[in-house]
Amino acid sequence: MNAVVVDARGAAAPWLDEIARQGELRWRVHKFGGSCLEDLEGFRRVLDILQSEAPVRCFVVVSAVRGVTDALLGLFERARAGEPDRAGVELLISQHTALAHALAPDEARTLAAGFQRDGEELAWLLAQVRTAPRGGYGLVDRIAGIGEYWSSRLLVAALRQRGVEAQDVDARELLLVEATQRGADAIAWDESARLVAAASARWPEALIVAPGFVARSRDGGAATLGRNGSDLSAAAFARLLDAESLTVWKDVAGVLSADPRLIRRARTAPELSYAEAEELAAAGARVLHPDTLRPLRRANVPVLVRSSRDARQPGSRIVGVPTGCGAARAVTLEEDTVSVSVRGVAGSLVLSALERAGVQPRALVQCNARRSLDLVITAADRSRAEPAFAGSLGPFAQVEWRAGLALLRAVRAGFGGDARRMAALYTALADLRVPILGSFQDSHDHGLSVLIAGDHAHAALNAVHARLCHGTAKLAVAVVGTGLVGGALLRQLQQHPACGDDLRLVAVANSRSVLIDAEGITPDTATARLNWEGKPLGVEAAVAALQDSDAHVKILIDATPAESVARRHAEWLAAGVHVVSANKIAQGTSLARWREVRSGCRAGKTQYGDAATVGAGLPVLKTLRRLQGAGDGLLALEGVFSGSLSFLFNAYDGSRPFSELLAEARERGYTEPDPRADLSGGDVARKLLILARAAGIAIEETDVVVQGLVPAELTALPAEDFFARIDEVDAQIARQYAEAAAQGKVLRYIATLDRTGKAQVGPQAVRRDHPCATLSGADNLFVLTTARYHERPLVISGPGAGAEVTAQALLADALEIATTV
Ligand SMILES: Nc1ncnc2c1ncn2[C@@H]1O[C@H](COP(=O)(O)OP(=O)(O)O)[C@@H](O)[C@H]1O
Ligand SMILES: N[C@@H](CC(=O)OP(=O)(O)O)C(=O)O
Repeated sequence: MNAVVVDARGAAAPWLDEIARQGELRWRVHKFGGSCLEDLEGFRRVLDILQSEAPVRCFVVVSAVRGVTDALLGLFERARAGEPDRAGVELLISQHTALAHALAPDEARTLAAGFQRDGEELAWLLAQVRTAPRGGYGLVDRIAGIGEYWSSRLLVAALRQRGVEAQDVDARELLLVEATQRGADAIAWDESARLVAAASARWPEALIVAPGFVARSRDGGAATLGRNGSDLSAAAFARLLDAESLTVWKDVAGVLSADPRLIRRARTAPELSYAEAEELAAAGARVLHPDTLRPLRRANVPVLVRSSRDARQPGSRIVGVPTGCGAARAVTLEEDTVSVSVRGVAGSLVLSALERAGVQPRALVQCNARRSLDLVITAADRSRAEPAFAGSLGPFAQVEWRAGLALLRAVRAGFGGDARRMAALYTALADLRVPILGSFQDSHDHGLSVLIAGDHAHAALNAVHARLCHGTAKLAVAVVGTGLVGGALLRQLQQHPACGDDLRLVAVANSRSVLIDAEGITPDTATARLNWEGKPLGVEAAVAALQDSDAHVKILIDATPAESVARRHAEWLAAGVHVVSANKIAQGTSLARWREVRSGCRAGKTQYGDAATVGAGLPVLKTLRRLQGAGDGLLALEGVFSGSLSFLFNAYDGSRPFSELLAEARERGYTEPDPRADLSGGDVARKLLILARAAGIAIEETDVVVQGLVPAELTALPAEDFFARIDEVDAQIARQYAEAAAQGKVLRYIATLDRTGKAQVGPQAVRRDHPCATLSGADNLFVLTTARYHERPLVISGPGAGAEVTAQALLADALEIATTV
């Protein structure tokens, strides 16, 4: 089959036909940079990758071993300064010779002899530097490119050692450049294409290895493609070979959402457009040479950026039109920049002065009508820009400099036209109180830069990255209720390692307002933001935010005691939102409601996390269900199910009024917001109902005999009126306590259930050695007698109240749901 080949520029391209004729298989070009070839292990990883690529037609471009180009340029500089460094040359020779012995013992001697010969030539070249015209600038390319030749020879020998047919080619015989031009514009495409086609035809079966970075200038002299130019070499070869793909192998998992040296949790962008990747490279993200993509873009050669350290990862794919979620692809930071504002002269005058001085603005905004231009340049360029302005702007120009700045850029196509994303960027900075000193949209709208003070730069990058660069979260969470338990939950969420990445808080609500942020709310800031940004939308808005989220699992966490929230649980469950609840109303009131929750779960294929409703997360419900599941039936259940009542009766000895202890229990977060829910026995009754139903004993609310501690005439009073008459409670407890003490007993608030459904809760006088009498603090006790735990019951005991333990039960339930669905 002969492919129809169209030149990227639309013109007839006979050299592409020639390549197509060479067979059906298209070339795959791979580039390994110094970051992959850092040492012996690095070479071995590269060899493994290439071996697994065979038999696909493979053209490999390599850089110098890490640090070698820097070392060569250092030798050049020292030679220019009249300090020849023979030892430096020897060091490079021995470094490469050692690699040759380890990688290709059969060819090591030949390789070593070659390095020695080149080393002599290098020493000779260095000796020419001082006397060469223009300080030896013609020589620098010959010197700087030596590392690439050496690593390509090493790689070919090592491949052959492993039995792979490999052939090195000299890139200076293939890649021609125009000395007057730079980057991709310098490449003489047609001439280079003919040379490449001939070379690839010559070794149809071999894996070809070429040194990157080096080229030949049209006038015959040695040339290089600029620092980190091997990426460009590889792009040029991929274009010239009409390759199927170019894979650029790095020491990172792909194009990351930020420089990993600054953001530890940077994540791989699965897909980017050519333009976005170009914008990133131009903004200083070192991952790709800025000119790499231009030759490939119009030819539509996909570029893969992958890690040689973990070749199982797919890495990043750079294509024409990426798909994927709405996060920004990446954020970059250019530090050590200065801003300059020029007023009163035409912008074109300023820009041509800069061009003459060889200074490229990093960002600019021009207003022709006001004859003003604001731009950002690197601090290093200021020393050239300042005299250039002085010499050419005339007496009316007002030039204002500001130093010590940083340019923070968010990259994504259409960013500047997306108010929601821009607002997210500005809010992240506002939350940190970082003033924005300037804002610059790139002319093709692939990014937005903001200028900030340099000392805020890293914190700002972190915050903006956290807000803008997350992909699809696995788990979206809405927290309803920001009281004691909700507040503790937010703190625990903040500390959880998945927070912000796999776990995203998309809504927070309390009884007054709702805060929604699809990009994710930082839990630390949630309550403050809820207070000043929240809207009185009702809890439905939080559910809608969950439903709108692209997360795989959506969970609403109810940390309220509210009937109005519990009423909706079943409906949300049926609509596909999992519910995790500390709220006992949905399962602990009428049986009909409990059944609705069950059918909601079935209809929506969702789960209901209720560990926090009984024993503040002690593994009681879970144990009951496990026993049930294994065919063990509950015969009887007894215990202290209320943390607050446990605390009150454990502490009460008649010396202090009961109400004083009640105030302390409230302060410790043990009681329900209205303590009558505890004192009335209603809360314990709900727990008993939840437990009974979980054990398959379908009893109604009315089946539980409840004896409360609140005199009947106080139950319906408003809270303040109740507290005003609290001494009536004190008197009643003192009386009951005295009666028990007279029999040598103590008072405890105890719940009991038997298998026939007989259920009661209330104060009981028990002997001092009764298990319920030996509890301390706010501990709960659950004594389960079952068919199999018959002789001796199963006992579960531990703290049964408190915001921290209740919150952790909520979080643990949510995480468990996220891992099981
Ligand atoms: N957004 C980013 N994504 C990935 N890597 C980045 C990014 N920004 C900076 N880098 C840095 O770029 C390095 C890879 O580039 P470089 O060392 O020049 O590779 P090579 O030598 O293979 O050409 C990574 O180690 C990483 O530290
Ligand atoms: N070795 C050259 C060319 C290059 O591209 O290297 P790397 O692929 O390691 O960035 C340099 O250091 O500039």
